[in-house]
Amino acid sequence: MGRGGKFKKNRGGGRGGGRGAANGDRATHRPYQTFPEVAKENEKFERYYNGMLDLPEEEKAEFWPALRRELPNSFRFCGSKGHALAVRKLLQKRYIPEITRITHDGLLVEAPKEVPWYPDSLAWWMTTPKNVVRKFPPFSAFQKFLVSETSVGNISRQEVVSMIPPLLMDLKPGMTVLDLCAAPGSKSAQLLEIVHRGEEARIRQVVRGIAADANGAAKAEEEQEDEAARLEADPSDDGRATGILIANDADYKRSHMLIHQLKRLSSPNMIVTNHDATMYPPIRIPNPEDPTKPKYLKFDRILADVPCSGDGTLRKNVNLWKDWTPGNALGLHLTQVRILVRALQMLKPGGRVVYSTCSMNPMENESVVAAAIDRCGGPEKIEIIDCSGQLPMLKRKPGLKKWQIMDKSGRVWNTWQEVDEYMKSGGEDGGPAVAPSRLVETMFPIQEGSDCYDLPLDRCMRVYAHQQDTGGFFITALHKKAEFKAKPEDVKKEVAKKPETAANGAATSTNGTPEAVEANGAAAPKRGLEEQAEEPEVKKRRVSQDETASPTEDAAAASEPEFAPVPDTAEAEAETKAEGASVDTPMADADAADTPKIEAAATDSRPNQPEKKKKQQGPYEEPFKYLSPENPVIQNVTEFYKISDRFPKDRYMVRNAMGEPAKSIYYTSALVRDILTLNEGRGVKFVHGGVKMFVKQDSPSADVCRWRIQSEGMPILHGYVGEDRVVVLRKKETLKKLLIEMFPKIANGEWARLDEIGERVRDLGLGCCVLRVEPEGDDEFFNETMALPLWKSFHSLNLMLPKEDRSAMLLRIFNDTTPLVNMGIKKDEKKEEGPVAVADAEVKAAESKEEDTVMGEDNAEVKGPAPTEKAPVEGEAVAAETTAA
Ligand SMILES: C[S@@+](CC[C@H](N)C(=O)[O-])C[C@H]1O[C@@H](n2cnc3c(N)ncnc32)[C@H](O)[C@@H]1O
Repeated sequence: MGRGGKFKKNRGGGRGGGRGAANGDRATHRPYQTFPEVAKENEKFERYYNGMLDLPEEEKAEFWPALRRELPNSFRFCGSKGHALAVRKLLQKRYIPEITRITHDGLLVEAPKEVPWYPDSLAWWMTTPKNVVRKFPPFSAFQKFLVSETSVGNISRQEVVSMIPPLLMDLKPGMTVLDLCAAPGSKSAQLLEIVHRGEEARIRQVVRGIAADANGAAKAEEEQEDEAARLEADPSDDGRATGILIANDADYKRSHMLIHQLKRLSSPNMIVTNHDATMYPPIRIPNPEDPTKPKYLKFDRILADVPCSGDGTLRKNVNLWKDWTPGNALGLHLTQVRILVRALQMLKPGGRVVYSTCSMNPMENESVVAAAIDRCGGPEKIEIIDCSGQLPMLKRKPGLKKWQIMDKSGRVWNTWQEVDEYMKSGGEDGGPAVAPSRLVETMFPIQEGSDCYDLPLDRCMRVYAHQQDTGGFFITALHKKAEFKAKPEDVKKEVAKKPETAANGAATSTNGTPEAVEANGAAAPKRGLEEQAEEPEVKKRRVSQDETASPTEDAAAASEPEFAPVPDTAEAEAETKAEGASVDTPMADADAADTPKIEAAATDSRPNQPEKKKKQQGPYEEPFKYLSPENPVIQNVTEFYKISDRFPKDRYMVRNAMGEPAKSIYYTSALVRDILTLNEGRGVKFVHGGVKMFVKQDSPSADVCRWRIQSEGMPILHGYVGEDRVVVLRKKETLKKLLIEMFPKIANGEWARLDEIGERVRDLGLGCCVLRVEPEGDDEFFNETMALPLWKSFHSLNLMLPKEDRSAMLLRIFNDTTPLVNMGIKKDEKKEEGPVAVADAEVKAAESKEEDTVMGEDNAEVKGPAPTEKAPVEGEAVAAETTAA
């Protein structure tokens, strides 16, 4: 997209859907418009959609200009609701008043607005283009805020339509949820937030109860409006969330993007896997009724946000104007059906699958839904949910009940019979007909006579660009009424051919259209439709990029090669051999529906499947080994931090084959533990699980616990830590000092500089403790309680936070960009360390988080002391974490 058009005047089109006028915008606002280098036209695309989308003429006149306009900037406040609301308040109170004063060429800039249908006003958008916000100096404070909060995971730059699917899942705390095609992870993040909804309040209630029991005081109940915040919403684990999210992606590299995005939410209830969703393996879980019989996880909710041609993202990916061909979607249909069928198989009866794409093409949307329902037993078993009552403010269109299919050559077909007859009748010049490449029957509307003929496909949701100035999107929610046995895939639709056509390869190759030659290879004999349908369904597949990716992710995704996962039959076979089919086949009644091994044979009709086990994609993953509560390290941390008995001791885990704590100790929920343990060696590719809770470092004396609490584990653990290891901070200025100063001195009376916490710190034993921030007063930007790890050495103190967190907190609470200062080095060496340039040990620790998962984290060397607090100066060891590299 061109930068040159920074502030050029809008040349027509207006803002689609009348959003501006409806919201009472001032007429003085300039609708920004940048000017593309790519011509925003494509004959086939325009012909196909003009002919098919059921839009009245006046809407068509809005639809096309909207697709050619630049997309508004949008973002979502994320994390726990309380925290997200606190960060939102900053936007409203600090930045919007500034933005509304910005003018350019005498015109006022349009301030961000809330997305009307997003709950709790946590999603926002603005029409000012990203490059203007980035470059125009009056936006610089707002831009810093966006960058800083995005870097610490409080803001997700997500396209608004991409926020819809998780909101239609009706997900509740305690549920099991699977996101089958999850990278880069913005929808998974939304799901994970719901898995944890209300948890903070529930735990607070339980922890207060524990304290009240200890003091003999009365238990105070918090009033809770949000049902999820009441203990009854998820009571079985003392208020801790018991639900689980499994986020999966078939692409190894992208599964690591996913980890990066989701790790920021510090959830012990999440696992990341790396599988082809069409063959997602059954996940074993405990079977309390009969522990000798295997039991497999069925999900309450599944999101299938499948790979698609992505033509709804034209406004962002302008190259699609030149790259769009009907072939983009043709190659995806079968994979999309397979993913949706697999999702429905793994769902509990009564559960819900949400299927979504950022494509407008019915062959990726309604036809996929209909084909999957047909394969899964029809409307008796699967119902399309009427979501018209949900998100009432969201403008949408009903799903199509009739559509056409455009083949690679641009020819449009109404029914499968038309294709069939064409093949029977021969080519237009009287010669043999050339089969339209890759067309399969399930792409077309289901014909009369089938149970699925009259499915209420109008219950599917289509969102178009002009309706509320967004990208295009398709969403459908499906309800599983009962178990079913899926029909095998039937892609071998025989098309009657003239005998000479089928046999006479040489003749057809000379008579083929250019498109047919391209499809089949110039020298190769032409093949019938049957064979073409059987060829690997997508050799080259566009992975639709999610509009939510961060700039780096955008870049990575944009440069990525086309992606074509191969159903991993061999893997399933290997697993069968390893475990014995009889053992591993889920419950008798769950039959083929639950077993990708069987399913693989049924669906994968492609020739030349490799016999040998496919080489595992991606590097070796370290195993997940749980520690016994009797492990001396677990006993040591429990004793040192006086961790309450109410905090479970049987969920600590390390990532090395020895199963011994070497560098880091992770914590997971009970269900995550059971899954990681029971599925070890079964070929399930787990690539991430657990929150880093303790990190080993050198300690100043033998009495001091060498395991400090890691910042991401702090929110989970702090409520259970004994008061001996807690320092309470109430004053804003004290926190500011601790954020700006790294390693402030406390020896020789210097503790007194630390104001209200000085004496407490002086008397505190060495090692790690919890800094509990309980703001006093009514400062609107300093009112959130938090818990941060603090390390006390002989001579100094240090907040153990990554640099981004320190800087983001300084900006958020104090609107301050003061560079950090390292107080731990000699006076004449002391220098200011810009918030972005600090290379201290805890920063490295934070950065090493990424490498840990990839490298096998416990193999990393542990060295001390940390490079920044120079040992000769301080004579004490601190923050000894080194990078895993
Ligand atoms: C539309 S993107 C998903 C966006 C994601 N849900 C989000 O909100 O951030 C589709 C994803 O599916 C993945 N994918 C493609 N084929 C797949 C398959 N057969 N199984 C699982 N994932 C697949 C791609 O790697 C890509 O990350």
